[in-house]
Amino acid sequence: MSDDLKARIYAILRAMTPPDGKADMVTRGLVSDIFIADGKAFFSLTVPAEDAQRFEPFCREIETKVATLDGVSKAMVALTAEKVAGIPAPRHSAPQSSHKAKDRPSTVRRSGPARAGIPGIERIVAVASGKGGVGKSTTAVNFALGLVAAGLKVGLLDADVYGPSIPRLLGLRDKPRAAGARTIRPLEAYGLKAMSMGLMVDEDTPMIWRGPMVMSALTQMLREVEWGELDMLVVDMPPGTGDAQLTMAQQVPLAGAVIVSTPQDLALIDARKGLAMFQKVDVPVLGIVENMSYFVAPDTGKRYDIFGHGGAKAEAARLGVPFLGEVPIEMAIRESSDAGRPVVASDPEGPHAAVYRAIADKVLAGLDGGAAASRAPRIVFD
Ligand SMILES: Nc1ncnc2c1ncn2[C@@H]1O[C@H](COP(=O)(O)OP(=O)(O)OP(=O)(O)O)[C@@H](O)[C@H]1O
Repeated sequence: MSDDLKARIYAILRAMTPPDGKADMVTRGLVSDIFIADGKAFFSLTVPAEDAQRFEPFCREIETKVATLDGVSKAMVALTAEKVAGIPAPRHSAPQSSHKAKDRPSTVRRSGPARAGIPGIERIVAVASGKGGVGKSTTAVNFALGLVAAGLKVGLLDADVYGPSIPRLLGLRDKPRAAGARTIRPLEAYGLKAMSMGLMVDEDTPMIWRGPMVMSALTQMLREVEWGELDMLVVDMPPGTGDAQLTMAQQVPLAGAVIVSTPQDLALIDARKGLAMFQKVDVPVLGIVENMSYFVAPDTGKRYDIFGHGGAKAEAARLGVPFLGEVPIEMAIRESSDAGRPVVASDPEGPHAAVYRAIADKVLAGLDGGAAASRAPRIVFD
């Protein structure tokens, strides 16, 4: 059934002349896999970056035509820009003075066109891990809330289609609602705007189908969610370093990536792979967070390094990337997450919130200082 539908969609695309007057998009191999779920068809078209605007009306025309097919209630076509090897995506680079959470001026949101390629969004930062279960989503949520505490306007995009957990972590139960004809309003919690691919994917969608839709749905989420003006969009990436992650790292205009690891050796090996992946696609690694780093006994306050803590710090030093901080393994972190009340929001004055805020501040400092430092020698007056 869906194969037949896909064939009919390809036929429509074959019959349409693209705005550059060249051969049709299917023949040129510029159409992604077509994903059909719940009567909605998603796919993306790859076009040269400089032609993207010209192709927008063409995409809308395709959507209208595809939506007339029996069995399709809606079509969503995303444009992805073809990157020329050796030319990195535009990167945010404005140097700023050092950050201090409390005295951050409200003018921190810089005006002017977004340099990260999504109108209104200043920077996109990925939170990634080499393997699952290391606390990536917990870190992403609390890091994003740390940025909110620093006075930034922040969005959180859950790109983990295999195990979306942001709705649970933020206690979000509603489905997002349409804003305009083609846009969706993000959900909001604790001052964060949030959107999850999990909210868009039918729960019955077989896992095997989810991979191909990642790219087109992700582009859609970036462009068709009404994020408004954001200083930063945090993307909770799917765990791992496979093709899906690589493609995402390549296609989303990332200002940088934060890698989450646990102290165990195995996780560190995986973290190293994550690091290599971002370096391969020329995305700066903003640093490593060591999660579940140590345990503090509630009765005695004594610290135990149950997993042989410190591995991530040493590894970060060896690899020459910043070490962003260590988060203890802590019941309060687990329980507050599982109850949809992340610790930075539910206990803002507590010690764990302070750890996440410090991580957020380090990332901001790295983004602002790092890009400047790589461009020109810095002259420091003491
Ligand atoms: N520092 C911590 N202390 C205690 N529990 C934690 C901590 N960090 C994460 N957890 C718990 O570990 C579990 C896994 O965390 P989380 O879902 O954030 O991991 P993940 O890496 O995103 O996993 P997945 O790969 O499944 O998406 C959750 O139950 C979470 O509450």
